[in-house]
Formats: sequence, structure tokens, C-alpha cells
Amino acid sequence: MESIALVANDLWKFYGTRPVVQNVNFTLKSGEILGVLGPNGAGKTTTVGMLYGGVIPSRGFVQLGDLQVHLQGRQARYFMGIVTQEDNLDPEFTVKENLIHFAHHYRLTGKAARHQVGELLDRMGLQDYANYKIDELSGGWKRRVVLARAIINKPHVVFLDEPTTGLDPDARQEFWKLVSQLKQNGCAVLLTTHYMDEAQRLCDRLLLLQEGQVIDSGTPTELISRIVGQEIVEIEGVAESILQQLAKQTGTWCRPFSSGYLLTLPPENPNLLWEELVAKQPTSLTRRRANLEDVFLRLTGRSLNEV
Ligand SMILES: Nc1ncnc2c1ncn2[C@@H]1O[C@H](COP(=O)(O)OP(=O)(O)OP(=O)(O)O)[C@@H](O)[C@H]1O
Repeated sequence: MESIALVANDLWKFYGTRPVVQNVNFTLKSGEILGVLGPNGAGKTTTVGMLYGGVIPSRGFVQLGDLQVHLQGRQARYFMGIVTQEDNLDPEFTVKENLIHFAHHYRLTGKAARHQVGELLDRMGLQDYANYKIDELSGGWKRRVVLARAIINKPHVVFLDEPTTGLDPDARQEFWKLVSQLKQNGCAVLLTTHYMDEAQRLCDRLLLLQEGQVIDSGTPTELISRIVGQEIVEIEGVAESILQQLAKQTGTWCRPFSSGYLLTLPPENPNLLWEELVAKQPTSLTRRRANLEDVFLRLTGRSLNEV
């Protein structure tokens, strides 16, 4: 039976009179990866801060097992792993020393700490770097150490706040593999991101956040098929009025994008509209699978990576 690892109940955060997070509710199950996806400033970091107890909610509460995070923070932290946007590793220490030092926070000392750190170094592929100083590591390896540190206490829930920002594509994929392993081991993961490929690849379920509010939620596949359908056309060199007319006739959706327009293809007969578009002799025409970026554009009129 799936067990509930974490519940967020009616979370709000005001700074002054401005609500930056409003009425966020969800449950997170063991072995589930839940993504909070939104553009810069949507409230992702504030939300995750409230979940792990770093930010005090203006209203609402977070339940982790039997514990209320804001009332029983110290106990709750024993069951959590936290990866914030900063690496905050101690540059004076080696990888191994950083991990052993952190193990002490969980009363793991001596042989037990060395054993646990040895296991983690193996599991995270860090053994060859155990004696490197932090500043000798690339960004990708530093992120691995931060993740290793976060799971030293074998947490039930891990919070990852934009964990792969700034990493190159290979390092991001390696990081994703490690996150998938956490899931396989039954850990619940809450991940914030503004990368749609990360959300699509990793997450079982998504909350789409805009201006502090959850505007939709679902599995990546379900959100895509419900909101934009399966296929998208990118087109240039045809007047907007013509495209809007075609979209209206076929019950699809058209909006400006980059130097052209995006149109959804109707699932029941995609080729009919496609052939009509080809007949308009556009200067550029591409047919591709719909993705979460399209979902966000349709729901908000904004791109995920707009600042
Ligand atoms: N301590 C604070 N005081 C006042 N405003 C704040 C504070 N922290 C965050 N904000 C504001 O709250 C809003 C949400 O910020 P938050 O960092 O949660 O967004 P985000 O989605 O994580 O963005 P990013 O992707 O850029 O990290 C922003 O407008 C931000 O300026």
C-alpha cells in the first residue's frame, strides 16, 4: 500500500501585504517524485522553504508522518533531506570530511559514521573523489556531494530546490539518475524546477505554479494531452488572421511564439490542419510533439524561462 509521506495544507506566505504563495495543498507519497514547476519568481523556493521548515508559513501547516513541521521542526528534520540552491559545503574540508562532519548532526559518529559515509561514497559514485577538497570539484560533482550529504540520515522525504541549475547536460542527466534511485528506494522527493525537460523526465506528478498559485496539476503526460494535445506546429510567414481563422475552424489554439506562431493539431484529424498549413506556403513549418513548455504557454501566456 502507498503511504503518505508529506501533506501540505493550505500554505500561504505573505511578505508585507503581498501574497507570494497562496493556498497550496497537496500530498506526497513514499516513492513518488512530485515536481513544482514554474517560472522565476513563481514562489517555488518559498514553497519548498515552508515544506522543510526554513520559512514560516503565514497560514496553513505541513505534516510529515505524525509530525507538524513548524511545531516539531527538530524531530521532523530527522526524516528529511534538503538540497537548497546553494552548495554550502565547507571548502576547507575534503568530500569525505564534509560528509563525516554532517553525519555528526544525526549523532552518527566514529565507526558508524565512517561506514555510512563509505556506503554513500560508493552509491553516489564519489569514491574516487573522497579526498578531494570541495573547490577541486566541478559543479556537477559538488551537487552530488550535496545530495549525498542530504541523504546521510536515510530520510523519508528529500527536498530538491532547483538542483540542476547551472549544470551541463551530462551532469544533469547523471543527477537525474541519482534522484530516480532515491525513488526506487521508496523515498518521497519534492523537486522544484523551471526546466520542463527535468520535470517531464523525472516527475510522477506536477504542480504548475504561477504567481504563488497552483494553476493546474497532474502527471506530465496527462497535463500535456489535456491542455495542448499531442502535437504542435511551429509556423512562420503566414498572417496571424489566417492562422487564427484556421484554429477557430478546427477548434484548436494559436498564439504568437518567437518569430512565428504555435498551433495545436486536433487529435481526431491532425493531418487535415497540417495539410492546410502546408498549402499556405509558410517560410518555416515544423511539426513536433507537445511538451510542458507548451502547457505553460497555453495556461499563462508566459514561457517557463522568462525572467
Ligand atoms: N524574504 C523575502 N522578502 C520579500 N520578498 C521575497 C522574499 N523571498 C522571496 N520573495 C519574493 O517572493 C516571490 C517568490 O520568490 P521565490 O524565490 O519563492 O520564487 P521562485 O519561483 O523560487 O523563483 P526562482 O526560480 O527565481 O528561484 C518573488 O517575487 C520574490 O522576490
